[in-house]
Amino acid sequence: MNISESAAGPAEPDRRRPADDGGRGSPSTEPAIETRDLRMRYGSTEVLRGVDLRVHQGEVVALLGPNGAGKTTTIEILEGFRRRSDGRVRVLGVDPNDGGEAWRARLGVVLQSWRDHGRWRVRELLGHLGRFYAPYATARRPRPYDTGELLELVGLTDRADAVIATLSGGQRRRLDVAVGLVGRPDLLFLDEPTVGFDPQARRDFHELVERLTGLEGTSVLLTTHDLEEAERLADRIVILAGGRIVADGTSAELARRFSGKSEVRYRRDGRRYVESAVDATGHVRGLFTEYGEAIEDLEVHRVRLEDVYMTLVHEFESGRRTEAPSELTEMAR
Ligand SMILES: Nc1ncnc2c1ncn2[C@@H]1O[C@H](COP(=O)(O)OP(=O)(O)OP(=O)(O)O)[C@@H](O)[C@H]1O
Repeated sequence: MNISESAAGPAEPDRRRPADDGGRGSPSTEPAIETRDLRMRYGSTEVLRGVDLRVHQGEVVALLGPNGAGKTTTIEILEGFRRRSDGRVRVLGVDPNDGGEAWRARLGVVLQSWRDHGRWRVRELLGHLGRFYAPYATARRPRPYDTGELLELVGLTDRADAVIATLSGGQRRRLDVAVGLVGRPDLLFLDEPTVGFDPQARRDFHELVERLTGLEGTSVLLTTHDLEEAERLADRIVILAGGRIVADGTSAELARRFSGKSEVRYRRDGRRYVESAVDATGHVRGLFTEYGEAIEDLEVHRVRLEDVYMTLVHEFESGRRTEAPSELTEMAR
């Protein structure tokens, strides 16, 4: 079946949601995704070298990493599209190698590109794909989504009767997202969901993801190269490099754990100063105590996710680092 499906979720720091089903059923502590020592070899090349990943129910996790790090491979293994070489994997409580239709019906997938069914009309395609999910409806999760509601949700109501081949790139991507959502998934995989979106479409998509996770309690694993998107959408960020997870936490946690320092810039007596400080507030207080009004143009910069990411990835790619810094890999529990 060539279905692409999607969704996503909110993003404030440290907002680890309780392990429940979004308040519409019996609470459960089972993670949506759990891997232990996941390994994948293509021939003699080991792409994944012991990945331990956990995604809680209702959580949005962004999987970051340089090109070729194994993000798509990981997602394909979790979706059951690819068999792993080794390790333990549970997705919605099931080993993806054994997942049947009922299990698959609970997953939504939005792939990187999806170009089939060009002659179909938008509404027709969603209605057609939705029928697959009907037998798997529950009281808590009516399946499939009502087509009109879904079109509204992704902003395609105006194009409902358009032939798919005539959609713009951004509209096409919205359709990808709708296809990913049509079965009202418990768990949504989004592989670079906003590539090709203009800024408005990107903002709409982020709001959609936040609504979905807020209203439906959908768990989301997304890959992206857009660090701002990861910060905006994800409860937690996981960085894959060198075949392992090298960092795991909220963007604020990663920045704090990685560096723990802020940069304090100011001007005094016509000269510019740049100083780094663990306790930026105390440092600034000290400056004012000592120099008072002579301090001008004061700026405090915290280390950003981008700084952590670029430094880590560069270290792995240049071979200067082969092991993850332990302070960045505490798994969120
Ligand atoms: N079917 C395959 N056979 C052999 N090697 C493969 C296969 N699929 C992927 N690879 C290799 O495995 C590595 C990881 O690829 P993967 O697509 O999972 O990375 P990625 O992190 O998703 O990259 P990108 O950010 O570019 O999408 C790459 O070196 C890739 O060339």
